[in-house]
Amino acid sequence: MAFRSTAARFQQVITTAAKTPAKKSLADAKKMASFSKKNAPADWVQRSDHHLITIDMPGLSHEDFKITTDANEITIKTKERERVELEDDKWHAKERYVGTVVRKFEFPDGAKLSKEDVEAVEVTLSPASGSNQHLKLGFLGLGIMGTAMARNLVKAGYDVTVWNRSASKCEALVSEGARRGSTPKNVTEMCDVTFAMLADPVAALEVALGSDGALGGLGSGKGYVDVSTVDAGTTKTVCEAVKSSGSLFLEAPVSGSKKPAEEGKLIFLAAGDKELYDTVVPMLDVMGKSRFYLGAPGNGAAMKIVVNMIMGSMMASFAEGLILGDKAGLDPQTILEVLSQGAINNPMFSLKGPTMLARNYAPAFPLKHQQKDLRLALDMSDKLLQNIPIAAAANEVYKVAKALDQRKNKNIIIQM
Ligand SMILES: NC(=O)C1=CN([C@@H]2O[C@H](COP(=O)(O)OP(=O)(O)OC[C@H]3O[C@@H](n4cnc5c(N)ncnc54)[C@H](OP(=O)(O)O)[C@@H]3O)[C@@H](O)[C@H]2O)C=CC1
Ligand SMILES: O=CC(=O)O
Repeated sequence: MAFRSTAARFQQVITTAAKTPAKKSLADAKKMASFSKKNAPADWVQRSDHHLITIDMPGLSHEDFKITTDANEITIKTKERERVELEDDKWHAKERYVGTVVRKFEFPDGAKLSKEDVEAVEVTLSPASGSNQHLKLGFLGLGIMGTAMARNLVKAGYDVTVWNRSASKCEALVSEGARRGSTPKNVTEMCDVTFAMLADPVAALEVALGSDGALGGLGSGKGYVDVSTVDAGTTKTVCEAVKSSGSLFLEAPVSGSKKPAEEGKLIFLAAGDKELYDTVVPMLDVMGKSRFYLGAPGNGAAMKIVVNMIMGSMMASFAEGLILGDKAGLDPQTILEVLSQGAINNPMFSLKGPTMLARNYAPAFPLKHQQKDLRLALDMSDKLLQNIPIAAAANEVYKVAKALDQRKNKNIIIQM
């Protein structure tokens, strides 16, 4: 643990080497070092239980970096970028750097790192240009999803202020570097862009428009991004109010559950102000693996509801099949195996199947939210005069399961 105890005294020694871009050879090691330093500036801070190194590298993701540590130093090396050059191409500019960048940081005073220290070193990449790292971010709603998403923003080096109705849920994030806001209004007052990840339409409306709500702190030059799963009507109501304050509005519900949220692999279904979408793309990319811009407000909600309607029906059918198979004396494990090899194999069955068989009901996607999404789908289908009989039947199953859950009856086969 010698390294931890020398926190205040450590000196950063940078020795760098950069492979030159085609046809532009850098003369000597000094120039190479300054190239790497200039193009991949880094901050390194030692916190109570981990080291955080934040590096600016435009256009690169974690997969583009190789990070190695030994007892004395950490080395961060990029892969070469690829420039595709076809035979008939006529090039007018070749400014992008395509070689590798290497940054080495020597640990202080020759301190030896223990295995735990090495594992605690964390490297965050923050593309310098276009990361909008200067923006102060707010995050309202620290449930299963919000906590994981806000954490990824903090880890990526953003200045994040969090708020949650049950204040105790802020503590972990505050200890990891987030600021705490006292009310949604207080958060939007302090922040340039505020994200909201709330349970349902009632919560989304209350937090945005209620007393001490987000609206009170919004104004020209700010943005409000609602990533909760709500109906198009709720989105449009929040959108109108936000825009009347002079702020920009984006809805961006997500597909993907607790694990994708933790791993920064969500899928964003965004719609609303394109300017705000462009501003928050780097943050969406920190929290997600892909994103869709769907145009007018309401389209994100509609897309999310369609996706979750299908998911709800699939899960109900999956559970029904397992119960029927069990009654018929089939081995449930074998049912999962047969499913996994056929045309209806999918990540959700593979992930949920084993936990269902183990009667492990710890929620990643709470049942009440899946039922809410089916309810929203039925409401949408009413408005559009479209029959959705399968989803309607599935909704009845979830209603029963939800009632059982509320009575603390754990014998519920449907769980997400
Ligand atoms: N979990 C999942 O797999 C996914 C969920 N979603 C959607 O994301 C949203 C959040 O989901 P998740 O994080 O799982 O849900 P949780 O139930 O874990 O969290 C809900 C959040 O909403 C807050 N909240 C609820 N009611 C109110 C209210 N009236 N006023 C203020 N805050 C309120 C809760 O605060 P408090 O802590 O005080 O209760 C909590 O922060 C939902 O719309 C859900 O459908 C989307 C994709 C995946
Ligand atoms: O909304 C839930 C999900 O898994 O996506």
